[in-house]
Amino acid sequence: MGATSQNVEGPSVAGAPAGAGDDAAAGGGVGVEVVEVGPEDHVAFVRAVDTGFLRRRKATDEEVLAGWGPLLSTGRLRAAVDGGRYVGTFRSFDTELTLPGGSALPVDAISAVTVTATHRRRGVLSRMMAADLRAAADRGQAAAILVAAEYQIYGRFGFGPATEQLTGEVVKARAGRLPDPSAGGSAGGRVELVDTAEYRALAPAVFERLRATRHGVIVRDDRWWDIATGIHALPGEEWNEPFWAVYRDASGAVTGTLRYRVETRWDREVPDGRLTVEDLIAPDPEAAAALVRYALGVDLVTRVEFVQRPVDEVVPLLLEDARGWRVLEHVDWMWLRILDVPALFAARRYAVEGSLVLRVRDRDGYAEGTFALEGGPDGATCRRTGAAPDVELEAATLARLALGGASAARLHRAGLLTEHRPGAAHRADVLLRTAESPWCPDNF
Ligand SMILES: CC(=O)SCCNC(=O)CCNC(=O)[C@H](O)C(C)(C)COP(=O)(O)OP(=O)(O)OC[C@H]1O[C@@H](n2cnc3c(N)ncnc32)[C@H](O)[C@@H]1OP(=O)(O)O
Repeated sequence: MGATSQNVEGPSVAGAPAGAGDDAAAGGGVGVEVVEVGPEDHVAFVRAVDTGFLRRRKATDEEVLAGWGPLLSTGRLRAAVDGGRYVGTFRSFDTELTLPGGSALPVDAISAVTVTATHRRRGVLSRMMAADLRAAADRGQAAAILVAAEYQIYGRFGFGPATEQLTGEVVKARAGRLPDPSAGGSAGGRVELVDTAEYRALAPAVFERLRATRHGVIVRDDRWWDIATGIHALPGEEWNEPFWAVYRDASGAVTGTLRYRVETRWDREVPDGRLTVEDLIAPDPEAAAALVRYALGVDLVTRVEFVQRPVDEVVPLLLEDARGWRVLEHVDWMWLRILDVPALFAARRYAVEGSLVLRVRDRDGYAEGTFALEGGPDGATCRRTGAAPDVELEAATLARLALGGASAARLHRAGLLTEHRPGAAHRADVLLRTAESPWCPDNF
C-alpha cells in the first residue's frame, strides 16, 4: 500500500514509478503518466478522488480499504501520476442501460473523474477519457455514460445529455384537500412501513420491473443496495437511517417502494416539518399514486420534496390544486457518448414504423458516418449507407435524441441539427421520441 500522507497534489502511490511518464508534447505536462490502478493503490485512489472533489475524509487506510475496496474491485481504475503522486483519477465499470422498448444495452459507466487543482487544464482528463473510450469501444460497448459535475466538461468528448430530471416540492397548504395517509391505494392495496432488512429484501425486485420498462435506467447491483440501505457502510460518510415504505397491491404483492427522510421543524408551536422523498420506485400507476399520497399525508410536515424525478413526474396531477407543486430544479442528468451508432439504434424500439438517414459528425471517429435507420415497435435495423442524409448532426447532439427525450425540431431551431430535406426534423421526432421521458434515477 502506498503512503497516504495527504498534500494538495494527492497521496504518493505504490504502483507508479516516481517521476516516470511521457513528455509535455503528449499533453498533461512533463512527467505526467496515465496508468492503470491495481488493488495495492485503492487507498491512494480514494484519497486522490477526495482531493479532486475537495473532500476531507475522516477515515483510516484500513477503513477506506474495507469500505471502498470491494466497490473499486468491480471497476477499471485509471490515474494520472506525476512524481509518484496521483494527480488525476478516472473509474469506469460495466453496466446496462435500458433503451426505449426495454432492451438492456451493455455500456461503460464513468465516474470518479478528477484532476487536482495543480494539474488542471493541461489535458490530463482528455488523456484519461481517450484511453477509456478506446478500451470501451474495443470491448464492443456501444456507448459510455456519466453524470456530469458541470455542463461544460463533456460535450467536447462527444457526450450529450440523454436524460433530464427534476426536483419539485409540494407546499401542502396550497395543494388542496390532502389524502388520509392510512387510506391506502384506490384498488384495495396498502402502504406499509418496513424495516431496513425487509426493504433490502423486497426493493430489488420492484426495481427490476422498472428497469425492464423504463428507458434511461441502469443496473442496481447487490453492492448498490447494500450501500443504499446502510448495510455496507462507507467510511467517513455519516449514515442517517431513513424511513422505508412499500406498497402492497390487493393480492399482497409488493409493487412499489419508498425511501424518505423527515426533518422535523417547528414554527413556535406550529409543526413545519420537511419530508424528502429520496427514492420512489413504482412502475405501476396504482402503487406510484398510493406512495405519493402517503408521503403527502404524513402529519407534522408542511412541505414534501421529491428529488431526482423524471421530467414527466405525475405528482402535480395527483393534487387537487396543481399549483401546490413547484419545480425547484430541472437539470441535465445522464450524459451519453455513442461509440457504435448501428448497435445502439438497432437495439432500441420505436413507437411507429419509420425510417431516417442520419449523417453524424464525430471528431473522434466512433460515430462518424451516414446511417440508414429503419425501425418500429417490433424491431429495427441501422446500417452504414451511401444514401443522401435526411438530417446531419454532431455525435453529442445525436446522444440527446438517442433515448427519445429531446426534440429534433427544437435542436433544428437552435442550429444543432441540419435538415437536408424539408420537414426531416419533424420526421425524426415522430420516429425517435418516446411517450415517457427517459429517466435515470441514480447518481454514479
Ligand atoms: C463523471 C464525473 O465524475 S463528473 C466529475 C468531474 N470532476 C470534477 O468536477 C472535479 C473538479 N474538476 C476537475 O477535477 C477537473 O477540472 C476536470 C476533471 C473537470 C477537468 O480536468 P482537466 O485535466 O483540467 O481537463 P482537460 O485539461 O483535459 O480539459 C480538456 C478541455 O476541457 C475544458 N474543461 C475542462 N474542465 C472544464 C470545466 N469544468 N468547465 C469548462 N471547460 C472545462 C478545458 O478547458 C479543455 O478545453 P480545450 O480542449 O479547449 O483546451
